[in-house]
Amino acid sequence: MQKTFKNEKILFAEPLFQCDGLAGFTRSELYENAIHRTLRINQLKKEHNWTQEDFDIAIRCLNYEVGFVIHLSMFIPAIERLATDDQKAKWLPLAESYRILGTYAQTELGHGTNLMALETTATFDPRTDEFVLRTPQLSSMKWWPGSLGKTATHAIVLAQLIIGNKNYGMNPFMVQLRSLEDHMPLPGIIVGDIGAKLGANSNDNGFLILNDVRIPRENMLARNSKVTKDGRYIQTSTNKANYATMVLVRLSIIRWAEDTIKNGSLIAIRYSAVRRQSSLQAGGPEMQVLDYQTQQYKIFPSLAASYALFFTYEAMMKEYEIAYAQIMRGNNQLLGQIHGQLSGLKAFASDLVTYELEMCRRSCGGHGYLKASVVGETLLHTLPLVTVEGDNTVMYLQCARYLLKQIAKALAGQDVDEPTSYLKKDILSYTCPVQKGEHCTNPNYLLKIYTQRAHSAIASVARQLQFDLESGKDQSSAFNNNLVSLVQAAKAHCQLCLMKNFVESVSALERTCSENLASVLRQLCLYFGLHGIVTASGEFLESEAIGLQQLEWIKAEELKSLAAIRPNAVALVDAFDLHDQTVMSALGRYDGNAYQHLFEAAKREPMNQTQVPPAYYKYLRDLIKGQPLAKL
Ligand SMILES: CCCCCCCC/C=C\CCCCCCC/C=C/C(=O)SCCNC(=O)CCNC(=O)[C@H](O)C(C)(C)COP(=O)(O)OP(=O)(O)OC[C@H]1O[C@@H](n2cnc3c(N)ncnc32)[C@H](O)[C@@H]1OP(=O)(O)O
Ligand SMILES: Cc1cc2nc3c(=O)[nH]c(=O)nc-3n(C[C@H](O)[C@H](O)[C@H](O)COP(=O)(O)OP(=O)(O)OC[C@H]3O[C@@H](n4cnc5c(N)ncnc54)[C@H](O)[C@@H]3O)c2cc1C
Repeated sequence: MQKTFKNEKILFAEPLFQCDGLAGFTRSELYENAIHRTLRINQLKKEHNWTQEDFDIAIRCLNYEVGFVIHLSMFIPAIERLATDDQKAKWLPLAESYRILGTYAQTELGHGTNLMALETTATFDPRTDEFVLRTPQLSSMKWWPGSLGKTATHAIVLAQLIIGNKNYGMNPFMVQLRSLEDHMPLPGIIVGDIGAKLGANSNDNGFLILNDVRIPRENMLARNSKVTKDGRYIQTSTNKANYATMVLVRLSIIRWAEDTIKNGSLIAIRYSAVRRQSSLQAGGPEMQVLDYQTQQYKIFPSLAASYALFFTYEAMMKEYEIAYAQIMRGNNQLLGQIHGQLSGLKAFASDLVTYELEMCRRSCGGHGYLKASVVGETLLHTLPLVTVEGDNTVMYLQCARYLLKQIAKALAGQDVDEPTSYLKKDILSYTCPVQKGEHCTNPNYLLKIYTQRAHSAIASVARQLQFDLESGKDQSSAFNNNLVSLVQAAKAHCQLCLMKNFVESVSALERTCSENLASVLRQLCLYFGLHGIVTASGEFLESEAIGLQQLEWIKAEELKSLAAIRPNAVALVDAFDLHDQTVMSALGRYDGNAYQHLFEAAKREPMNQTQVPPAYYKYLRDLIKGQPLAKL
């Protein structure tokens, strides 16, 4: 799955990267540890001539529990995408050498989704050839940007550009926040950390108030638009291009989701293989809980999702690279496609893994509630993915907006993008491919069912919107009246994408891998398809892609698939080739000694470093001895 990290031994030989000790760290300790880790990985990269890919894999091996995540995953990419060549020549070397530390400051206390309503302003002052940056009111302050709280010396601030009395919309501005001499905030800058979060507390997400902060005109990142010395606004590309960084991060989030669900399914499956509990025959030996059909039903979806997301990330990375290369040459033809695809898939991937991670946690029984199992921590660390880079509902709606455009083109007989080529088909020409039970064992037949369901969902909401408009509703009311169906259509398209990528990737692999491996992957792909239909059976029935007879066959085949996957389940998670220090879980160690590792973790618990707790002397001793308690 993930390229085996040949440098794993080097990385995990150092205590800094051994994860057992993180439990009990304070926020400041987590924060410092994260910075220390990234800088040490940088040193290892130089010492061992690692590539950038090695660096990225090292970060992933540490589950992104490192510092400078926004600097590396947003600040630098934003300079690469939004700056002119001269600006890149100035800022990139400083950023890449950590001489400046950056953040991407877009979200405000009052607005995160609605970028058009961002309140921060950058007003051009022709007298001094500067922009004056201001967060005019409480709700305007930047709020959430990673590394903003205590680390960033610079921010790419997204602000409404004002020239004279005209607003030219959101544009990017490079703003220095702190002195490079003593790290103190510069005049007009009020900055700090927004406080503890549910997880990811090594990251100093911060707030930023800008009180008439002046920056030179050349600090507006001007690849897509610029302001001349005499105050003229010149747009050289669509202002959507200023959204480019978010598209890249949405792609990265699909891989982040893949990484976390691999951890979760590995822990759940390895633990379920060693955990014995109860027996089916009275007096018989206790069973591996992995042999219970219900346990398989709970955790095999996360196993299948791990592979499905791996194949989808690989496919979308190729799609993104093609689109990005064109966009950077000024050809925005694929911008709408890549935005629509990645908006929806980021939402679908993060929804899928947060749901399946909780199922993995539940499948570990009581021990799933211990931090030492790590599944719960992984879930807390993953939860933000349904919000960052665009709240999932909003992202599905962006995807749906793209799909509506595509189906309109299809119905008008115009060309459509490759990912939506199925919309060219006559919706009435579909016939159910599953005419007998064994057809349910063919992923290609299932793919046709997914295709019809997605096409039907998109066509149905498009018709309803048209009906609402023709019956006199205005555009926004008609839209709001159909948001739930629009989200449903986007999800249907995304689930089709995952299934299509899974089927196509396995058939490509079949040409080169052993038949044994091919049959295991085919089985997992089949299960992924069957399970997806069963969990959304209402939508599949509604689309008439299947009837009740087909659903009955599919449900039966899904349960058969569980038994077929069982013999290979542990091997399929071992194939992730994840180091114990990456998984970090006492329940998911390669050696299977879950109880020993749980007990070792308990012994490391700070409270166990003394036998008698301080509370004994304060409260318990007198209580136990029947002495009257002093006034508390
Ligand atoms: C140390 C480790 C690092 C090492 C690297 C390791 C690899 C990194 C791994 C993982 C990194 C992941 C890091 C995760 C951390 C993330 C931290 C969080 C960051 C953030 O959250 S940044 C802020 C994100 N905010 C948003 O996403 C805002 C969401 N809102 C919007 O995008 C927009 O408001 C909107 C799309 C909802 C609405 O846009 P708008 O107001 O313009 O109105 P519309 O009419 O809908 O759209 C107009 C037009 O624009 C097109 N459009 C919109 N968005 C885009 C886009 N992004 N790209 C292209 N085009 C876009 C839209 O389709 C419309 O076009 P048409 O008019 O239809 O043609
Ligand atoms: C851990 C973390 C790290 C972050 N890091 C950064 C960062 O580095 N830089 C940065 O700029 N931002 C960052 N953010 C902010 C993040 O981008 C926003 O939180 C996100 O875009 C969602 O916007 P919001 O918080 O305003 O939610 P809202 O948009 O207010 O969402 C609230 C509810 O309203 C609904 N809603 C909103 N608009 C619509 C609509 N048009 N149609 C239907 N429903 C709607 C949403 O679905 C949601 O249910 C971070 C956030 C988190 C949690």
